[in-house]
Amino acid sequence: MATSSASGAHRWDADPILSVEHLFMRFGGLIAVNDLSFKVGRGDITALIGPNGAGKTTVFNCITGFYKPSEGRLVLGHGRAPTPDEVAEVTRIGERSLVGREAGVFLLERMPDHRVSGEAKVARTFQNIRLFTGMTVLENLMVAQHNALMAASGYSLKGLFGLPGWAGAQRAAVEKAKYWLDKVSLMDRADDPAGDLPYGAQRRLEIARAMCSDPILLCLDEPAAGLNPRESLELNTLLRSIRAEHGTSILLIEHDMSVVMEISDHVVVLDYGTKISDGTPEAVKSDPRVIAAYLGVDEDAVEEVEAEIHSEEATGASS
Ligand SMILES: Nc1ncnc2c1ncn2[C@@H]1O[C@H](COP(=O)(O)OP(=O)(O)OP(=O)(O)O)[C@@H](O)[C@H]1O
Repeated sequence: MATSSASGAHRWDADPILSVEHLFMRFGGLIAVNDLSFKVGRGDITALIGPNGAGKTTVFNCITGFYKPSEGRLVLGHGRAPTPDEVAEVTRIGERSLVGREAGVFLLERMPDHRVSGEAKVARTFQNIRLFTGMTVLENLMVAQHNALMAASGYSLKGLFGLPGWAGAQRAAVEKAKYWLDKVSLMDRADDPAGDLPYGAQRRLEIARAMCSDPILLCLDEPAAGLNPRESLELNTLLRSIRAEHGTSILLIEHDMSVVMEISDHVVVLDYGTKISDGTPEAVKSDPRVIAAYLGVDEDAVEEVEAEIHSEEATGASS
């Protein structure tokens, strides 16, 4: 999928669904995220990568409301990217969000996790799978739609009496669950306990569960962890189809470079809580800072490689 607009700008700059602005997260004396800014393009697959302990999961926890950032702003835009004036207005009036007919602005750093998922429509999966293992596969997908069903019940006893609005909502929830079971090839396991599924299937079920809440931004924490090469390829296909068929923007943390390089439009690289690279997969792959961070090379070596690249570029340009 093309990631540049006609003007040549990257989509993540031209139409960000999420802007991370000067994010800091401190745990006592430890700075896990250090003045981090980046954008997630609407409709893009964006990868957040970096060595172990770089701060990736902490960033996810801030975006999804599990942590309240020490400092910084997390602006999510429904419909289109919010203008600076709109963001300033929500900030000024001290609200979490401002939703109009065409667009909505959400300041995620002000929102607890249930509002980030329910109102801002950001869903996530976890590094360590968190399914309800004793419930069936189908039940896991029904629980994910609890909010919609509660709303249809009018938060009353309508459900118990089988009144039409609630019955219709329940039918729709079952249909949606079946749709996602089919998408992740788990229809034949619908009535099995989720804990009985093989590991790769549990990962797919987690993604299906997240999609049942109709997110506009899907955050996946190491979706390919523990998958074999065939399952990794299937994951790539699934994520591409989620983006193509549902327009869902995807932000993923991933160590599996075959997944990152194959499906990402945009890659952001963290090291020690700081952004060291940000660009297309091709640009990031050849960035000496990224190579150094992954290989554990020191700053001097990075500068040497950078100097070498620049001199090669200069020679190429003059010849
Ligand atoms: N709740 C917490 N309390 C204290 N320190 C924390 C907490 N959460 C994370 N950290 C620390 O913050 C740093 C970043 O951790 P984080 O889990 O975000 O890294 P990561 O890039 O996701 O690593 P990995 O790839 O290994 O999952 C680490 O030094 C970690 O020990």
